[in-house]
Amino acid sequence: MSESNVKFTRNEALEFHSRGRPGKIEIIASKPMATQRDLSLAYSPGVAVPVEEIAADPGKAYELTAKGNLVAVISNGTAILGLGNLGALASKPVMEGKAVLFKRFADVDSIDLEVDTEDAQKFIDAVALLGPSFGGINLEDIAAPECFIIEQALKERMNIPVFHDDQHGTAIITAAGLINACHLTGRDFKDIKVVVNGAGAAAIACTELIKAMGVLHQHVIMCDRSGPLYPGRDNMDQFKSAHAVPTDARSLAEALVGADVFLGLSAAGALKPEMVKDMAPSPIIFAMANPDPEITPPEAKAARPDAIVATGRSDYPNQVNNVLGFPFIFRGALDVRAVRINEEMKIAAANALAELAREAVPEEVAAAYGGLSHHFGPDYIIPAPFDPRLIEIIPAAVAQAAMDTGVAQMPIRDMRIYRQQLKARLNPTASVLSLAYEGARSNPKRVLFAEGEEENVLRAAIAFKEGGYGTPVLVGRDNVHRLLADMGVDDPESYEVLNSRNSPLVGRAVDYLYTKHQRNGMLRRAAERMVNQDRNAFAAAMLALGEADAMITGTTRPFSQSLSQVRFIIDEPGSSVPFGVSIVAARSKTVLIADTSVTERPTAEQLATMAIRTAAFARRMGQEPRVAFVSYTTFGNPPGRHIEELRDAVKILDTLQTDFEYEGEMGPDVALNNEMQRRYYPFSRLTGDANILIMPGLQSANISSKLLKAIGGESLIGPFLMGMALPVQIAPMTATASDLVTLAVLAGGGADAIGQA
Ligand SMILES: NC(=O)C1=CN([C@@H]2O[C@H](COP(=O)(O)OP(=O)(O)OC[C@H]3O[C@@H](n4cnc5c(N)ncnc54)[C@H](OP(=O)(O)O)[C@@H]3O)[C@@H](O)[C@H]2O)C=CC1
Ligand SMILES: CC(=O)C(=O)O
Ligand SMILES: [Mg+2]
Repeated sequence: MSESNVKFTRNEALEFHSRGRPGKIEIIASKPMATQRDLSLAYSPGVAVPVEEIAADPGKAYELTAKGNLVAVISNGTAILGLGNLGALASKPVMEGKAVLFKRFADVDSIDLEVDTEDAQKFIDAVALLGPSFGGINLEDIAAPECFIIEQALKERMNIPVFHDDQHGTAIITAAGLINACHLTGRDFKDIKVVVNGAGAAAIACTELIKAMGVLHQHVIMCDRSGPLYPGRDNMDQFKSAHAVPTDARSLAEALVGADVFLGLSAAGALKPEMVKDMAPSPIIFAMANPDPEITPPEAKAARPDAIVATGRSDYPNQVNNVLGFPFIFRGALDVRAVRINEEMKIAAANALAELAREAVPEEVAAAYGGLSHHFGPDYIIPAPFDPRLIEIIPAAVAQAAMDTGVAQMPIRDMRIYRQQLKARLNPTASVLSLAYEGARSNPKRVLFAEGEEENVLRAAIAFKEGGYGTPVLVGRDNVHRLLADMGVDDPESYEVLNSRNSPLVGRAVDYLYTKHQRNGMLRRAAERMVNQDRNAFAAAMLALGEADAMITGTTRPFSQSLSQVRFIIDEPGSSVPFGVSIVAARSKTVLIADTSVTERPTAEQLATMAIRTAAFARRMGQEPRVAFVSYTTFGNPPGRHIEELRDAVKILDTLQTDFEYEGEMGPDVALNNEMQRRYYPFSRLTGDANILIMPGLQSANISSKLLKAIGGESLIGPFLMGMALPVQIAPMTATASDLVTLAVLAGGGADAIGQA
């Protein structure tokens, strides 16, 4: 891997893929399978009914099976990224990766299929016969020229969209980036001189699309390993010859003299700085080979500071990568049941992407990517993959183009409603975490890991540092560097360790603590002992003294104990009482629950404050907050105790100018079901299902969130603390290293990104 701001070792990549269930994909049932009746319906005899229906009317497969939302990612491994022909089996990690990106970005269900043949005809037959299973076919990493033959044959034989991602996905994103790079440099497609390096699947498709969009055939010189393609050259197949143009250039270097644009779809390191120097003013350089580009942005910029540079990677500005395309293009195509993905749909996607980059970036995305530019300009010519607007904009543009060109079998009636439905498909939890992680990377902070001798904590600190999320400061004894070395860290000394026995900062920590508590009966000796012996105290004092930006602890003692130790050090008179928020991400909805960790029985004022802060957080996550104060009673029925605080909290909010909906008290069944509210409680002010549940007490909040995780299998994030006097997160004692990294991210730079600080 080349030098960039996301670092990981080979071992980490292997560990990521092997931990838990090997690989990146699993299949879960979308229907209950609990009772005999469920089985009778799902399988024999009930399953016979849909079988007969589909036999009589094949279109019913879209209503009665997963077909309509299922895309196969299919490869034979002949061009795995830029790694070459490594075979079908070796391509599986990439194909699993594409399948999960389909799900993550566009809620398309996807399965990888690796077909073990380089014989185009066998491959075609194998895939064509699988047509009934899927709503679409995404061909991936199949080398040219076979990929052209395979795609064409499958398009003819299958009645579902067949899309070779490396060709058309790449072409769409490249075209979008090029539109914007030309816009910025005052160029017109019809005038630009382009050199394309690579003459394979991606290169030929990109060239064809930009020519269809106005770039002149004679202005494009395409090169393969043997240099420029020109009429009469040896060693050209029909696909290459179609792009041969008369030229005197006999090398990539010669072709690039005076060129406006370099499109690299070839191999790592193919473009040399001296070649870039000969390009036209403000050259446009898209070095898109993966995983390592034809030239790195620092090298390109060093040679030509006036260049606009893009790569296929996420760790440099301007990621021109088909991940921005295939999930959203298939989403749109599947939603209108398009019979194919045509040129108009591709051009609509390219234009929509280009336009999106020119619009103001939403606050949450800008904050998350704070270190990278997010104003339309040379370092931001294309949206970032985590931009939550993509799911709304790109599929809608694709679906509209499909309808306009008559390939949509099931047109969308109301585009406005469709766009809302698209937005709701994104898992807000995944979004908020990606934003927090991106935010930490672009705004890395110094985070104290108070329990720096624990293996789990060290693993988390290593991942935190290697991930570029900030600088871990480990609180521990002299053995910390040795422990790091034992864990295989090459440069343990590069980790900062604070030892409360010999750190020069101890004196300041003692002064701080003694000054703070001397009038509350604390002796200097007691302050010294506390700083020396209690890591939470020492770390929290370091935080209070500004030696770090944030702190994480919690794995070695009970939550309440860690919390009171930290608060003893950092709270000031009048500091608010913090509270814990847990995010429960279910398949159909995501709900925030508070207070899951601090106050056993919050007052009405505390409940109202929790509602306000959690609502602001939800909004930052992209959700319109709807708060329900939850109880075992709904509007007084049945009558009982402990509802006064909830009612008073509602009254407090009534007196404030809040900008979110709230209501209570009500049971969770009513809170999460607006239909029921409208039917039985028409006076309720919530206009949709609640997504924030403020609970009457710690016990109900904590128990219900854990129950959901343990029995319901929902994913539970947190609890994380809001409202601490300084940025501190306290992990549960059961936290894994990866939980700790998330909490460290949420304590540090990630907190700003998601408005949780
Ligand atoms: N950023 C993105 O979204 C995407 C990037 N890519 C990248 O594009 C590259 C090509 O992929 P793909 O088209 O699928 O693969 P193919 O196997 O179909 O094509 C590879 C092409 O690259 C050419 N090539 C390889 N090395 C060099 C070199 N040093 N100089 C000039 N040409 C060279 C080959 O030349 P020859 O014909 O002479 O063998 C061939 O024409 C890969 O690095 C891949 O990662 C691909 C898809 C998407
Ligand atoms: C991104 C991609 O599909 C490739 O490099 O092959
Ligand atoms: Mg690919």
